[in-house]
Amino acid sequence: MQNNSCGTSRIAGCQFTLLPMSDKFVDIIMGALDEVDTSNIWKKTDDVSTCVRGKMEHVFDVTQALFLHAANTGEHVAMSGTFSIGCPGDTEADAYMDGAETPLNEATSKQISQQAGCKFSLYPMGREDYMDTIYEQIDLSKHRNVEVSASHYATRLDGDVKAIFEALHQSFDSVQEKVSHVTMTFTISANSPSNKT
Ligand SMILES: Cc1ncc(C[n+]2csc(CCO)c2C)c(N)n1
Repeated sequence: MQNNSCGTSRIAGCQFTLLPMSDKFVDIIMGALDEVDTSNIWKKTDDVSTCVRGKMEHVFDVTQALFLHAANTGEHVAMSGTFSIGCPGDTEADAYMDGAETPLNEATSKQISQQAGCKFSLYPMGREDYMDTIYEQIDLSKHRNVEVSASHYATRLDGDVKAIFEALHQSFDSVQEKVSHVTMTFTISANSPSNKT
């Protein structure tokens, strides 16, 4: 079996798209990508999405900060993406696996208070007992300062953006401790003019 470990931590990543429902979408996307400190992760942006790769805590810190910056414009903004860890072959960004654990955007993100709704789905790969792992995480997310509700093919989390990302991070982290290859999809939306139903 291939060894996907780099030192003590494994490379994680997230491929995501920011979707500002605004004619200022270019400024909102590029402004967020400019303002957020991405110096401790590998990053590539194209016409469809942005991919960040590196230590798990930095991947979550940067993804959360980008959404917060975009939503802080007051516009209706959504973000959709996939987190992944243990993907066979994902060993390229070794340079980004060294260095400090402290997330670089924590202080700035702390200053932004923003409510949002999110739907997420966990995919523990290659495991017959995958449903047990998923149900365990749904139960745990009920203790994480977010409102949790069932949704088809996903679990819905409502609350402060930082509490939502913390719940996503904790779910993903505890599954990857037991399962080598894990992916997690999510869509988060803030400032929507629609009512939650
Ligand atoms: C996070 C993120 N990265 C890339 C895109 C793709 N994209 C769509 S419009 C635009 C700005 C002008 O080119 C870019 C980069 C996205 N939506 N969100």
